[in-house]
Amino acid sequence: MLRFNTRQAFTRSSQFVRNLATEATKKHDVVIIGGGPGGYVAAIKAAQLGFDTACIEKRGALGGTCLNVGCIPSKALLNNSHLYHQIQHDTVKRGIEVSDVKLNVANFQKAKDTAVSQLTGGIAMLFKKNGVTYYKGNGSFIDEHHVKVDAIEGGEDAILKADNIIVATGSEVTPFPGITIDEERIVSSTGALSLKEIPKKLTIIGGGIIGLEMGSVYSRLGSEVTIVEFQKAIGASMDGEVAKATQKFLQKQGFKFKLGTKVISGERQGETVKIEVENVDSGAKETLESDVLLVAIGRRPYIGGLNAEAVDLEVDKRGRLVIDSQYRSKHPHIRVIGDATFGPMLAHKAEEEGIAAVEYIKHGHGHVNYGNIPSVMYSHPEVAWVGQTEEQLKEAGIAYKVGKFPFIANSRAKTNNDAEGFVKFLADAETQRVLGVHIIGPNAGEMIGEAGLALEYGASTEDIARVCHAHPTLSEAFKEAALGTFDKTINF
Ligand SMILES: Cc1cc2nc3c(=O)[nH]c(=O)nc-3n(C[C@H](O)[C@H](O)[C@H](O)COP(=O)(O)OP(=O)(O)OC[C@H]3O[C@@H](n4cnc5c(N)ncnc54)[C@H](O)[C@@H]3O)c2cc1C
Ligand SMILES: NC(=O)c1ccc[n+]([C@@H]2O[C@H](COP(=O)([O-])OP(=O)(O)OC[C@H]3O[C@@H](n4cnc5c(N)ncnc54)[C@H](O)[C@@H]3O)[C@@H](O)[C@H]2O)c1
Repeated sequence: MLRFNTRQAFTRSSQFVRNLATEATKKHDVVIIGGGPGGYVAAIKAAQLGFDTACIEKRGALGGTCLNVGCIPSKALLNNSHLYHQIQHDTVKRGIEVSDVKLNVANFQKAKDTAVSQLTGGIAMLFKKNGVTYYKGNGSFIDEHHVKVDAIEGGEDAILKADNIIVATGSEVTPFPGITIDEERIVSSTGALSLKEIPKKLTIIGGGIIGLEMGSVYSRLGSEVTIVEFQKAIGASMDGEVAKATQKFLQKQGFKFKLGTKVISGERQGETVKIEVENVDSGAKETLESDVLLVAIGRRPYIGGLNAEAVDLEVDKRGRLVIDSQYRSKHPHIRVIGDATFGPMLAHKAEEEGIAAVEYIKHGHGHVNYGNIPSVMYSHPEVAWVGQTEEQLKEAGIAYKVGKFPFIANSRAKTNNDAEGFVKFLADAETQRVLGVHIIGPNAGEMIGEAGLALEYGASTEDIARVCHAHPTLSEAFKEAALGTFDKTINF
């Protein structure tokens, strides 16, 4: 826990008086620190609910990690690398012959940058439309009701007085002890999004979502990708069967996996990186050589520059700001949302919390169903899941039934010549209530929305199987998998 001592208190309060003498204090009902998916959505909602709202962002662009160096640029690279790979390897059998296919890395990156700037610019417009005041600078606590803005280019220093404060400062890359990231040869996800050349060999520490998505991008562009993962399975929180199937299709695409392997060191030597690894069971050591090493072992909450000590905000062992079920810190008017606090580090989770936190302020109640937060890995095929895994159900001692349907038996997937994967339902053995849905398949990320609705409304698998799904669509596989939990499937 961070503590605030009396000497610091005196220094800060005298500095505050000096600041007040030079800068007019601006009053707002709600001040939000951080303009990522959590912060910007909270700001728009607060303004829509009639609050005088301000949002402070120090990056120089709105949208946070997600829009600037996360979800959006990675998905632009994933989409366009898939297209490139498809043109090279998948069009001939469809009767489309394309010759002289070339990758222009600079323009490939430019397409990604255009997507990012259009979307971040869009948020600035939404702020204007909804009347949110945007402060460009670092926001730090002076005391429980005052926040200082230290301007960046294009902004102005300010002191803000707020009735309510929402901290949405996000997360940062978890460093690997002893490995120095230079964002050139040894990169974090941020550097991996902007490589100027396609590495011949790319080694990735961490077989989680970032490792597998960025590995997919570069594997399609010609890199030899090796994943070094400490655990014996990839995919972090995926259902075990799905993780294994994911590993298989990635292997087919050329990925190499070193599971149950720990990294001992990683060092740049000129234009190569030497990585020493050790098998966790056998202790056998090996040195890998790579053009680029990506460190992707997770992210940790970020509160640098916030001066959280000034208001004595509690931080847990994993660096997360401690809150109650209404997102309140120990000071009820200071709330925390998104990556900076508990829960999965996902943009849509941060957004939901942004809305709920503001609704708590306005109405005294809000709602996020933490049992119904979807995850999507944007590989090809995509992997998407929501609700509980088989491992979680077994651990909880809940009796369940499995219904599965492969895309190879789905007419649309076959027609599209894109039929890898399956839909898997887990349903309560007695009531057929949907407990979890796990999909590997084309557009799984879109299809998982239907599973979310089913979970939210407490649907049974029979409810789903009795809904008429259009033909020919991939969603028929979803319906059939639901049917498979309590009856025979029709098409397989
Ligand atoms: C490569 C990558 C790909 C990802 N892909 C996905 C995906 O496909 N789907 C998904 O759901 N999630 C994805 N994520 C995770 C997602 O980006 C985060 O979960 C999400 O951005 C969290 O939102 P947030 O608002 O809590 O924080 P952030 O987006 O991190 O935003 C916090 C903002 O606060 C600002 N800030 C911090 N401190 C201060 C301060 N003191 N003053 C002013 N401003 C401050 C920061 O500059 C930052 O812009 C990805 C992440 C990465 C790294
Ligand atoms: N599509 C998406 O929704 C998406 C995409 C990218 C990132 N994200 C989010 O960003 C966050 C960070 O992603 P990430 O992939 O870095 O984290 P992650 O938690 O998904 O995966 C990290 C992986 O690294 C492994 N690992 C940890 N320490 C290791 C070590 N010393 N040696 C070898 N392996 C080690 C872990 O076992 C785990 O498999 C996640 O919370 C994720 O949800 C989401």
